[in-house]
Amino acid sequence: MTLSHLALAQFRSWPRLALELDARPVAIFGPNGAGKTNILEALSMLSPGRGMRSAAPQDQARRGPEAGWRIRATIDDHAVETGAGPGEGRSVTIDDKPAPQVALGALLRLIWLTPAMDRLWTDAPEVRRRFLDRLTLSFAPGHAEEALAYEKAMRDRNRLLRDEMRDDRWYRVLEARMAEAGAAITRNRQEALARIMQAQAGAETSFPSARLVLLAGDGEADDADPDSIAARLAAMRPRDMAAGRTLTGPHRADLGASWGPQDMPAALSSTGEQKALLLSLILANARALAPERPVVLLDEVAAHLDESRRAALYDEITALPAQAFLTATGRELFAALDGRARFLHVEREGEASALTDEG
Ligand SMILES: Nc1ncnc2c1ncn2[C@@H]1O[C@H](COP(=O)(O)OP(=O)(O)OP(=O)(O)O)[C@@H](O)[C@H]1O
Repeated sequence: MTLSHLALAQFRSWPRLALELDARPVAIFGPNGAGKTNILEALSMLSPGRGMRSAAPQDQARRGPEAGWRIRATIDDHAVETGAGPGEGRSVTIDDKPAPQVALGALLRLIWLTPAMDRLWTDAPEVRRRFLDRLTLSFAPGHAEEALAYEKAMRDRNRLLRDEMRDDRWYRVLEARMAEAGAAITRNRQEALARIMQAQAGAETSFPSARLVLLAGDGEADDADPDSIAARLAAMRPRDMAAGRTLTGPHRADLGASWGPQDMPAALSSTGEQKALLLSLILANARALAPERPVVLLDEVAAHLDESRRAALYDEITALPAQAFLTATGRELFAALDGRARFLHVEREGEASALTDEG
């Protein structure tokens, strides 16, 4: 998969931007608020969902009289377009035909690391679950569809629970749907974690390797067998009815990580170690996806690393069969990438971002 062209119109601080891309890492630098992260966010919209800022489409439109935004990209020989008009949800076209958002997952494998993820290991399980599903989606583009199917069946079952319905048939239909989608979700997640750990083990890297585990979040073993999931859901009906919602299942799962000879839990590690661990996962994810040439977005990663770690990161980035985009406030943070990357200088001109391509 190759992303060869990116164009933005009225996206956040960018009235317009057009970039022809090649295989080199892209190093984007400029002062705070210049619009660097907005470029990465635009790239993240080339995948299903709300992108790396989890933003509502209306907030992504450039403030001003023209309220709609648009992103165009060429991925291999496909023309991809996505955007939202005023008051509208996001739409996607692929080769000028309307397409569901989930179709983007199969066209381009995207992974990202943002400063908001610095607290990932100490944040709520929900935040880690979203991260886990992002990783999983990069390996299994169908994961988004399974998640939607699961959520829909669960919403319907929750309605039955709240209405205190005792009609067995409806429960059985919905629980069978949840069990099937839920088993697929768990399998996809387990496989993604296994592939990432495998990629960590096989690599020469200066970043720590993490032991990753999928946790059920409710003390129960994580289950990938539809029959036993359906049986558990049936047995849980009285408890779920009292709570008014489904209490167990993959929608409550969590991601555990530990590392080093003492098997140190990520949440107990230092800030720098937590960042290095995350970076290690993202790099392993990218290596595991090598045949697909993923796009890797690293927002403000350089600033948090000491010089030797930064040099190691750049060596790994340039060796990856991936298209990488990095941001930093100063060009000096990219000094070790001289001659190995393309440099884009972003500045603010009044209310709009502007770019100088330094080659
Ligand atoms: N919808 C919008 N319309 C216009 N401008 C916007 C919109 N949303 C955000 N911005 C502006 O974009 C700027 C932030 O851009 P971005 O996050 O890309 O900055 P950055 O260069 O990454 O900065 P930093 O180094 O501080 O992270 C802010 O000035 C913000 O006001």
